[in-house]
Amino acid sequence: MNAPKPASPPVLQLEQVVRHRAGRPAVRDVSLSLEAGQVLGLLGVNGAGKSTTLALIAGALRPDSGAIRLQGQDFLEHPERAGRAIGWLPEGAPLWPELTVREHLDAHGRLRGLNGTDLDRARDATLERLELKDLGDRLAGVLSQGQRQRLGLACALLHRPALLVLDEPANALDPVQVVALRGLLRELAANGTAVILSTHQLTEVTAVCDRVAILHEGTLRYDAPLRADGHAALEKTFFDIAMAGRAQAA
Ligand SMILES: Nc1ncnc2c1ncn2[C@@H]1O[C@H](COP(=O)(O)OP(=O)(O)OP(=O)(O)O)[C@@H](O)[C@H]1O
Repeated sequence: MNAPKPASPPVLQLEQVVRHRAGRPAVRDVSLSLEAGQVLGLLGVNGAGKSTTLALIAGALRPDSGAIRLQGQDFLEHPERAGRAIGWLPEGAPLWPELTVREHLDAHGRLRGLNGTDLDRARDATLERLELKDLGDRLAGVLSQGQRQRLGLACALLHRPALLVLDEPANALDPVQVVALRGLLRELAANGTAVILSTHQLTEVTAVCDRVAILHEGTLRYDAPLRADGHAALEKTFFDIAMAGRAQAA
């Protein structure tokens, strides 16, 4: 008789994560977990702690307390593994203006352990998938905002990470590219990639996410599957949380 296979750990687990910024709590006691193939939309008003949470997950900031596990391992102790398993698109898609599009992908690939024909294949497939092939030799410094955003996305997903961490991925994209991005995220999720995306666009969440988390004043106020009644229900939940905070402050 075959022994039952041990269940794999979640792709991402946050346990009671706390992080202060400028002496104030930006993220307080946040716990959540994400399985392979799930797409989680992270919502919250300005300053709620979304970007800080994503930077903690991506390993760019260290938590003051609590644990962050990637595929079951605390990645503070495994920074090289975290880099290979995570793709991160930070807010505003920071790029090197003096490098071309192709050079960006090569640099990101090498930093994540790709080289030789593996890197060539990954780079060419990503240029094609993100419709950047014709821009391969162009300097990042002269790209349009939407092209910059697409290059940032390409750098994040080039090495096929298990977890994709995206801060406002649809920023500056035209409506055609927004639809293409939705298709890309659904395709990645269907192939087992876990995705966490922060956005102010509730329509993006209802279009691509299967779960929603809402942060408010650094705490996680809501974490649930997207309901069948979609947009209207999400809008009500979001405003209830945002306005309750304002009523208390008034
Ligand atoms: N570099 C920083 N130094 C000091 N405080 C910061 C820094 N970045 C963010 N904060 C503070 O941390 C808190 C959370 O900010 P964060 O950027 O994570 O929120 P957010 O939900 O991403 O906001 P937005 O929707 O406006 O991008 C805010 O109070 C913010 O002022």
